[in-house]
Amino acid sequence: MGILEKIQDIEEEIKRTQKNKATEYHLGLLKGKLARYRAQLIEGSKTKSEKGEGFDVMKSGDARVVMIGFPSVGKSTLLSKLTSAESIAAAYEFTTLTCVPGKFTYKGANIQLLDLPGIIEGASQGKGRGRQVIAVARTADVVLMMLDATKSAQQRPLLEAELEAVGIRLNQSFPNVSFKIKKAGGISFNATVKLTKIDQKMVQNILHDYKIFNVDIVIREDITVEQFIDVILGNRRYIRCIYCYNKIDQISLEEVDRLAHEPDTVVVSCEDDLNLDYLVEVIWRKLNLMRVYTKKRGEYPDFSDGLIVRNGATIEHVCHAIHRTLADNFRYALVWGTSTKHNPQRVVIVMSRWDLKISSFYSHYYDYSSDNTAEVPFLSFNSNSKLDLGSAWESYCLFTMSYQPPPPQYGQAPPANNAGYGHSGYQQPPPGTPAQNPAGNPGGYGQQQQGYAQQGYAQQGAYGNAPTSAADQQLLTWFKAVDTDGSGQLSADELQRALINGDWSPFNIETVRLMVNMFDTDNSGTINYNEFIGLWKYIEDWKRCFQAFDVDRSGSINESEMGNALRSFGFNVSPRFVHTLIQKFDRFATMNNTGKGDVTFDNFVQACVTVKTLTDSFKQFDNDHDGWIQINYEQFLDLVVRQRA
Ligand SMILES: Nc1nc2c(ncn2[C@@H]2O[C@H](COP(=O)(O)OP(=O)(O)OP(=O)(O)O)[C@@H](O)[C@H]2O)c(=O)[nH]1
Ligand SMILES: [Mg+2]
Repeated sequence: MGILEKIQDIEEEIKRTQKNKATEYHLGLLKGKLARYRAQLIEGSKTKSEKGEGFDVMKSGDARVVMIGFPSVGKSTLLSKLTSAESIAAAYEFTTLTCVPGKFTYKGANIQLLDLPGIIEGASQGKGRGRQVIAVARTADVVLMMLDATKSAQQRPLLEAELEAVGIRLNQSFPNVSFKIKKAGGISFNATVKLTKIDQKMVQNILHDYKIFNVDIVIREDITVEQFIDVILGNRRYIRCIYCYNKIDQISLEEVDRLAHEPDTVVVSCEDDLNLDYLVEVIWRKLNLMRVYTKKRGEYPDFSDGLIVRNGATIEHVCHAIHRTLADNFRYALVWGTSTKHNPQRVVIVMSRWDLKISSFYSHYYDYSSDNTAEVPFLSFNSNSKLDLGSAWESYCLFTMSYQPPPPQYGQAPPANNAGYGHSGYQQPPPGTPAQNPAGNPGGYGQQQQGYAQQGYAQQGAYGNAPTSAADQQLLTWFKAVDTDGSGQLSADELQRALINGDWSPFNIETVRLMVNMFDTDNSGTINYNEFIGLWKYIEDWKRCFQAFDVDRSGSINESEMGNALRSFGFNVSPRFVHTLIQKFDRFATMNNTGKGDVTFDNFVQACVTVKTLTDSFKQFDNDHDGWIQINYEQFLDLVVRQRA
């Protein structure tokens, strides 16, 4: 007896057998046998070279979508509409006899669309060219099930059954069951949930039939017999499916409305070009792809050129998407904005030390020979970590305070000494606030900073105007990227997610709030675009300032650099105070005593702003400028409490 007959026999027996408590074990066994024969049938087709000409189409692009449907539903018509490929469409059945590939691009992803011959009932058992068609369907990332809206509703369950029969599971996920075959020890069975559809005895029966005697099983989901058999066979394909009803130009509006409300369903008319844009969008969503942007240290990512990877891809996949040798030499990646609690998950990876490889791949060259900072940073991922990205496919990184060679004007060390407090010293504060610096009041902290300090942060002209220059345009793009909820206002949290220190740690939230408070001129608690222009300039100024004082280019400010900075701002403070200040603002020192005695960019800003505002308060009492004041208890409290952001 051939396999086909065996299958038929079992199917008939299942149909004949009444479903009740007494027969359920027998039915379970029959289903197990059926699955095994069907598996043999599919595997057999490979050896018997039944593939047929024209079915071996190279996988190309970022993802593959396969159209499956009965004859004359409009598959070839759709292929011609969405891609530049030509597949003959005609009013008779079985127009298409081979596999015709087409390609379209959407959101930067190249998507391959395959047109196949129509399949008929019994395709899974080899009728028509069914088996070859279905073999191609197994390679799909998404199955586009084409249905004729004018035909009976039976088409869909029939097609589903054909695909089911060859181990394709549509819109399902792998059952939550762990199944480990071992050499000895018998069957160990555990279930973490109440099982209502199978029990231990049934599982054992089926396992014996499959001649599996030693296995560890943990079931974490209330599965059916069929799902359990899927686990044993392990060769099921779990593919997402879109049900696409074509020819809606031929049916009533009510009918269109009803179909359109079914899950995973899109209604279209290829002939009248109805709803095809939406179909493409749904395909993109179902493919669950995402774009990842790479960036070089100290540079902004290029948002026009992303890598397309699957959601859930690992860093290794990303490496492969860049260059096949990259993964071998790979050390770590820096990933922006994953695992943050709020946030649509947004990602940028930075290959840090291995940029060299990426750069040469992109035929740029950057000399990293002097860069020794390849320690494992804050956000590091080993090659197995999942990029758990939720549903987002765009990403950003607004600002990194990473090390770039300082601009030439900062090449020389800051002034060794300066007039101390009480003399001319404190008229030269660090970058000022908008209130203090409305119209170019010179607020610089030494000769080096003249340029920007004189401009202030008010930028009256730019406020409210549409961005004109390329730089303004870029700023607006960033603003929108950071404004994750699209409110037109940045909250401190949103801003924090876009700001990264030189050691790749996120900005501390206090510094971010401090800046938001400074620039929130309308007291809304958030930053609108006009306020953002000022804030951005302020950050850039601090960045330049930071780089000027980071003489050893370590990406952080150590004690002696901090002393130099404060002195050149005109704060004549002792090394002892600088030591205390560094201790207070070195986040590692306070966290778990692992501080190296230096501060990152955000903490540097916070430390300097704190010293400056305290000095300003002190000045109000120090009328004779001798560096001494006399204040009472409450004045002291008042002075300190006012510092809080
Ligand atoms: N009314 C209407 N007819 C359509 C539509 N789309 C396709 N057709 C017609 O349906 C017929 C079959 O179209 P094909 O694209 O050849 O169908 P197919 O699914 O590729 O058919 P096979 O290759 O035989 O499997 C053609 O006569 C098309 O003009 C539509 O949206 N509305
Ligand atoms: Mg066709």
